[in-house]
Amino acid sequence: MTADVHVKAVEHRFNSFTALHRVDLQIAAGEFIVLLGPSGCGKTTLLSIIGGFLTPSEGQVLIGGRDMTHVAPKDRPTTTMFQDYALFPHMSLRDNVAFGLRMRGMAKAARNAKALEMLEMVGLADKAARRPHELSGGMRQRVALARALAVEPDVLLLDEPLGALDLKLRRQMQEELKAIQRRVGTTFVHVTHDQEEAMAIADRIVVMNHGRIEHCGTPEEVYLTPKTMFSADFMGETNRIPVSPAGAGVTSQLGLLAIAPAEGTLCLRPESIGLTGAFSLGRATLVEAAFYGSYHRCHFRPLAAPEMLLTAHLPQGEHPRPGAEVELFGRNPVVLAPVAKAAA
Ligand SMILES: Nc1ncnc2c1ncn2[C@@H]1O[C@H](COP(=O)(O)OP(=O)(O)OP(=O)(O)O)[C@@H](O)[C@H]1O
Repeated sequence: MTADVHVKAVEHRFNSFTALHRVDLQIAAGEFIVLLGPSGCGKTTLLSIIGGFLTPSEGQVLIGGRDMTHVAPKDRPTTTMFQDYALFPHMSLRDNVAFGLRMRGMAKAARNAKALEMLEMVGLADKAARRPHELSGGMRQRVALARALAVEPDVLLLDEPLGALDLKLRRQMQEELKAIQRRVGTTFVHVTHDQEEAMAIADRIVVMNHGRIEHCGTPEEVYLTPKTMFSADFMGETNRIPVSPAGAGVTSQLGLLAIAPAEGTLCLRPESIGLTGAFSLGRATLVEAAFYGSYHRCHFRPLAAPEMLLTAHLPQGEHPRPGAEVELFGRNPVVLAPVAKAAA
């Protein structure tokens, strides 16, 4: 079961504070969408409006083409999975998963069979008789997912579902979550403030800031061609090189006029700077290098712009000695206009 979601010009105010400013978002049926942004940017507010826990001050929410703006959560084809899982401690895993089906009046044999099928999907069928407290955090998360999917929602809304897990388990669960979403084909709308998580699981990422969508695109688009400085910075580290129209200052010093002919900021990720690449950044001195396992994090001072430090991630074994002078190269450049405008 799956459906598309259309958020149309949704504005939401809490008293005099505007948490969402005319947000427009179209989510395709079966898509895995991640709402990403810092604390307070409006992710949970948007998710709550899609789930029906909040009614927007203005605008509409369509699910499967039907206007759901004023429809109660229980009457929407959506299920919400919260971070704390909200499992019933006194019930077995099977009864936890079957709970929503019982509420919908499904006969016992049928709902138990469905619960077992769902537990099978998340790899916990052999633990169906256990209670939640006998499980690890990751297992409880899987039970909550099984319970949410048992009622076959068209759209599953997930609010920081992996937030309570340690990093290693979190990475593992991200892969599982994505695999399960592919298998069931349900539309997933997932909230997180972790950009790595967003890139690992999303078909498209919606980057939010102060109640607005800054950029909506595939992980590659949002990471490699951010539309705003906020997106560029939020998705990872960026070297910012100021660009001036007359070619004065740093731009011409580094010989970047062909790359960045307009005024603004040239953004280069640390892994887009190296000893080879698409264009030269001129000669530079390695100031320091630190070992990060799979790469060396190096700070270079360009000879032509000594006030600047460029950060590069060089593969193991490729970094020069501190103090050495090398020619640096760049690739995947992004030039952002001086005043970055919010874009949908
Ligand atoms: N019930 C409320 N009354 C007043 N202001 C609220 C209410 N709920 C949320 N807000 C405000 O609206 C803004 C958006 O909140 P929201 O919870 O959607 O952010 P978020 O991006 O999900 O943040 P977090 O990652 O911290 O959960 C915040 O500034 C928050 O303080």
